[in-house]
Formats: sequence, structure tokens, C-alpha cells
Amino acid sequence: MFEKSTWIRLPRNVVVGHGVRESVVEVLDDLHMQGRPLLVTSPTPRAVAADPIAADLEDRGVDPAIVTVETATFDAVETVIATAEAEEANYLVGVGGGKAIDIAKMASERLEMGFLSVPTAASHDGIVSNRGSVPDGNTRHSVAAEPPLAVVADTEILAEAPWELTTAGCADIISNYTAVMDWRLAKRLKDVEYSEYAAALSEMTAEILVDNADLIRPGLEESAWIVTKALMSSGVAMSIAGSSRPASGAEHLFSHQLDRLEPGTALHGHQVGVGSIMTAYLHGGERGFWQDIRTALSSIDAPTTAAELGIDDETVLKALTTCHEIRDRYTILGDGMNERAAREVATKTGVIE
Ligand SMILES: NC(=O)C1=CN([C@@H]2O[C@H](COP(=O)(O)OP(=O)(O)OC[C@H]3O[C@@H](n4cnc5c(N)ncnc54)[C@H](OP(=O)(O)O)[C@@H]3O)[C@@H](O)[C@H]2O)C=CC1
Ligand SMILES: O=C(CO)COP(=O)(O)O
Ligand SMILES: [Zn+2]
Repeated sequence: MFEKSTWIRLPRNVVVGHGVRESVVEVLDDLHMQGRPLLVTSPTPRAVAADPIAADLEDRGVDPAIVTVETATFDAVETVIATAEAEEANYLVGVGGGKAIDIAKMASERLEMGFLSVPTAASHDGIVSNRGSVPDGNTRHSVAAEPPLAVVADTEILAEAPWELTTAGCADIISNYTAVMDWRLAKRLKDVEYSEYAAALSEMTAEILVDNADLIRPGLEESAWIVTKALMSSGVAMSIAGSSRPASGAEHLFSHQLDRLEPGTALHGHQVGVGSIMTAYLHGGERGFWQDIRTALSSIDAPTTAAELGIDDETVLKALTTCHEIRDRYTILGDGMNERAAREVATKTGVIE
């Protein structure tokens, strides 16, 4: 008897475009979300978007509360939960980069409340995903969490964000190539759960982004549009898969380990991009695919070396040789690289000198 079942959780409304920040109230109405919102944000996104959204809401007769979080920690999630309870909030609105949106996701899961995702940076593909990434002890990767009921992505705000945030988002997408290679390898070697639809969507998303690399330039609203759509498509792939597998392989393990060794030094997307160059090399040896990844990253101004990440060579080697321990996810790293092999891949790909 066929007993498999699947439950794909996706946002109901996705609104992307110029000035759509002002549509938050309409989106709430459309979802029949009533009562008091708690805006969950971080310092810069608060000034850029959360305060103006709060003012819009007040003008429309809604009385929002607001909480600002500084770091992606479980303490921050607890602060949001306590604030939501104290302020008698009925739903959450995450306004910011990956940190604010993930904290809102995790808190909404615990509070059993809906939430809206309002990205202020096209820097990561968690904008629509059903994953939340808040470090907990040794766990740094994402876990299942509440997906947003709706996304409101204002391309005017996203285009004005610092260019490196957009290049980080592009690199997070380009890394889908190696994530899917790792996923297929794990399917073949370990028979892990695999979705061809999610894998194809993830690869196609990277393909479209790379094909449009010429259009992705600083300050252009069209660029913000292209990158944001790609980030959402990648998030949908994760939701279809019910895991981050389509968008996270060994290159993400490398990045998560860098977050432990050198917290706050480089952006998530930039780290996974550099990781992807090296894991593409491991998948394809000298045959050239890793050069394609590196070229794609350079074409959108994303870092391709440890020096450009601001991370020293020894830390890169330490991350490469230990990151397979981060989670139970089979990748091209297998049961780990030794130092000589790590030095070879990092040197051959030009990541370290
Ligand atoms: N859940 C998921 O599926 C996924 C989650 N992630 C997670 O997302 C995080 C990475 O996201 P990322 O956005 O890079 O991290 P942050 O949210 O930390 O944002 C990066 C920086 O950008 C600033 N910022 C955000 N918006 C603006 C703006 N409009 N103008 C100026 N500055 C701005 C932030 O300011 P400030 O310091 O004031 O906040 C912060 O300094 C990681 O924790 C990663 O693990 C990544 C991919 C998928
Ligand atoms: O960053 C992600 C996808 O881009 C989420 O992946 P993780 O599950 O490795 O945190
Ligand atoms: Zn990522």
C-alpha cells in the first residue's frame, strides 16, 4: 500500500514591487488578520522600513507594537515571545534581513501565530521558506519553522540597501548548484529523501539568475526584482522539499562553521558562495565547473577568496576540515577532509594563497 504523504506550506500572498510597503494593510485585510501586530525588526531595518510601516498602520487605525532584536539568538526569540505576550499581539511582522525574519519565524512557530515577511535586503533565501536559522548551542543550521502567511517585498527598499547585501543574495542562489549536486550524491549513496521537482526548481533558479547577471547592477530596481524573485523561488524549493536540501549542501556547512569560528565577519551568502567554488571543485575536479561558479560570483561582485571575505587562510582550512560534523547531512565532504586535501582544494581554486 502507498502510505507516503506530503504537506507543503507556502505563503498565500506574495507581493513584490515598487512601493508595496504601503500595501501591508491590504495584505493583512486580505488574510483576515485582525488585531494588534508586533513588528519584529533589527536596528537598520527599523529605520528603513519598520518605523514607516508602523506609521502607515497607525494611519489606517491599526495599533502596532515593535520590538528590535540585535542578534540571531534564542534569547532574542524569547524576547520577542515575551513582548508579544506583554503587548497582547495577535500576529507578527518580520521586517529586516535574514536575522529579523528568522527570529519572527521561530517566535511565530512557538506562539502559534501567523506572521508576515517584509524583507529589507535581498540577501538570503529564507524570505519565504519554512525554515528558521537561529544558532542554538552547536546547532547553526536551519530547522523547520512557521512559513510566512504573506511576503511583502518592496523593490524600492531592496534596491536602496547596500549592494553587498544583494550580491550575498545572488551568491546564496548560485550555491544552489552545489547544494543540488550534494543532494543527488546523498540520494545515490545514502538513499536520502529526494524531490526531483525541488531540485529542478532550485537549479533552474540559479540558472535564471546567472543568465541575467548582466542586469544585476547596484541601485537598479530591476536587479532587486530579479534577485528577490530568485530568492523566493529558492525558498519555495525548500518548502516543497520539506528541508533546506535544495539550497544547502557542503558549501553551507562551510559557512555555518565560519559563523562559529569567525562570527559576524562576512555575510552568509558570501561565505556560501566561496564554499560553493570549493565544493564544485570536489565534485568536478579540474574539469571546469568550479570556474563557472567563480565566474558567476565575480560577475555580480561577490567575493571569491578568503581575503575578500576578510577571513584568514587557516580559518578556512579549519572550517573545511571540521564542518562535516555540523549536522547529519551527507555531502561531497563525506566523513571529512584532511588538512592536506583541504589545503589543496582551497589553493587550486584560488580561495587561499
Ligand atoms: N531560514 C532560511 O531558510 C534561511 C536563513 N538564512 C539566515 O539568514 C541570515 C543571513 O541573512 P542576512 O540578511 O545576511 O543577515 P542580517 O539580517 O544580519 O542582515 C545583514 C546586515 O544587513 C543589514 N541590513 C538589512 N537590511 C538593510 C537595509 N535595507 N539597509 C541597510 N542595512 C540593512 C542588517 O542590519 P542590522 O545589523 O541593523 O540588522 C545587518 O547588519 C543567516 O543567519 C542565515 O543563516 C539564510 C538563508 C536561508
Ligand atoms: O541558508 C539556507 C539555504 O540557503 C538554509 O540552509 P541551512 O539549513 O543549512 O541553514
Ligand atoms: Zn543560504
